[in-house]
Amino acid sequence: MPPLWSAPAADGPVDAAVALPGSKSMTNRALVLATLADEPSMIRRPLRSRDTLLMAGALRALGVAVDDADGGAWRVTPGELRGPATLDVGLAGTVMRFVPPVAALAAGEVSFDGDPHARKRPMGPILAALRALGAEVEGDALPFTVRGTGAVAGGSVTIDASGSSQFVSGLLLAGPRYAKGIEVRHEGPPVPSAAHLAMTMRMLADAGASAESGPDVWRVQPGALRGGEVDIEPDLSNAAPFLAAALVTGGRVTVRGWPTETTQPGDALRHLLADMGGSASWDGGDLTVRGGGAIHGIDVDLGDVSELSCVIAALAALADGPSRLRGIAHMRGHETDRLAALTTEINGLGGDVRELPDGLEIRPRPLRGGVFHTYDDHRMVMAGAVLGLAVPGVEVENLPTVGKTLPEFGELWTEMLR
Ligand SMILES: O=C(O)C1=C[C@@H](OP(=O)(O)O)[C@@H](O)[C@H](O)C1
Ligand SMILES: C=C(OP(=O)(O)O)C(=O)O
Repeated sequence: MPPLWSAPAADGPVDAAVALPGSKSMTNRALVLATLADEPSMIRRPLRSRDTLLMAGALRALGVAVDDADGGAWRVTPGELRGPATLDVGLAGTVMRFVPPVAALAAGEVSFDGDPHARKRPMGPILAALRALGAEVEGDALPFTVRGTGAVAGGSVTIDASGSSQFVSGLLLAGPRYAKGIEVRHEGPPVPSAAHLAMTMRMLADAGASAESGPDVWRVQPGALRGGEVDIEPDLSNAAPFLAAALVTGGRVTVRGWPTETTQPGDALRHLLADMGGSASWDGGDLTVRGGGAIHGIDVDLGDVSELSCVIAALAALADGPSRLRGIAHMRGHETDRLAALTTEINGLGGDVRELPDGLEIRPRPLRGGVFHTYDDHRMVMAGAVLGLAVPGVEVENLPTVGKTLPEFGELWTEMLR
């Protein structure tokens, strides 16, 4: 295990500008769509992190060329999809949920496995859906095997996607290549992550697919996908800890290249951080958040933007009043059980966090230093770093695990505080 990382305490208001690498969710969707396209693609400014390298590796193993191009771009040249292949999904939800529907289109056997905790992440609904759509799949969780015949009938399928929106996104992304296309209907408690579902629909449409949705139903017609140029936006969920630093220190942080219009959940930071006492201004290119001196508690449903919850929970623990973070029961199936992890680790520093059936209740208390365990979860590292700004002596476990989506986090954080 790497040594503990002493999260730096801020010695005054931060005043910094940060340029963040590309979005994990956009990069991995772009790689999948490029794999299924009729012509080569150039993916500009992709994220290169553990999750996206695992995605590129899995697609290469199925017969696709993903090559480095000028300026850090990825050139994707689709090829005949084929097994046999043995794929490592790591702990990446996007790889474990987006690749099996592609593997079902390959001729040959494709086996999937990942990190120990990946075996605990929910997979049942998407694997059952693939079976219902005509694919042969053995197993209901990692490790599992998809035995492709080179084609999938497709059609209509009903699933409970309350455990992860990625069940829906994974099926939709491969849908254009299924003989009958795909219709996914959801039945059950609400599907989380509306923002990521919108991203799936938008990127499918941008690639030339005919895709439409209604309440709890999504449809993609069969048809060709085009390749070409795809620009990846900066990862706005990874902006969360940096912008949060403005609130914690009463300072000012700018994130470069904030998109005009985006489907990324991180865009919600503008109003979330304003509701917590900051102010956000966008100059048409960069987003700046200023801290107002105090952090306010918040009562909010984060179900549509749950990637932000770990950092929002850290801020809430430093606020001037209590918070309730709701609508995030599905985070128990993320990289770790995040509701349990946040409760244990913030309380371990002297905090008062209580798990609710669908979220967290956080009552701020004076915190003290100590070890902040991170459970192989990049967003727990980010939460620990935010707490450490205000609480001297926070020792964050396993900093490199942040490389799941932001390998340069440590350097960017140090740079921000310089
Ligand atoms: O489709 C995506 O790119 C993602 C969807 C969300 O998954 P859940 O709906 O499982 O939360 C999100 O939390 C994850 O980080 C990325
Ligand atoms: C839940 C997350 O990741 P994954 O794509 O592995 O589900 C996340 O990044 O917060």
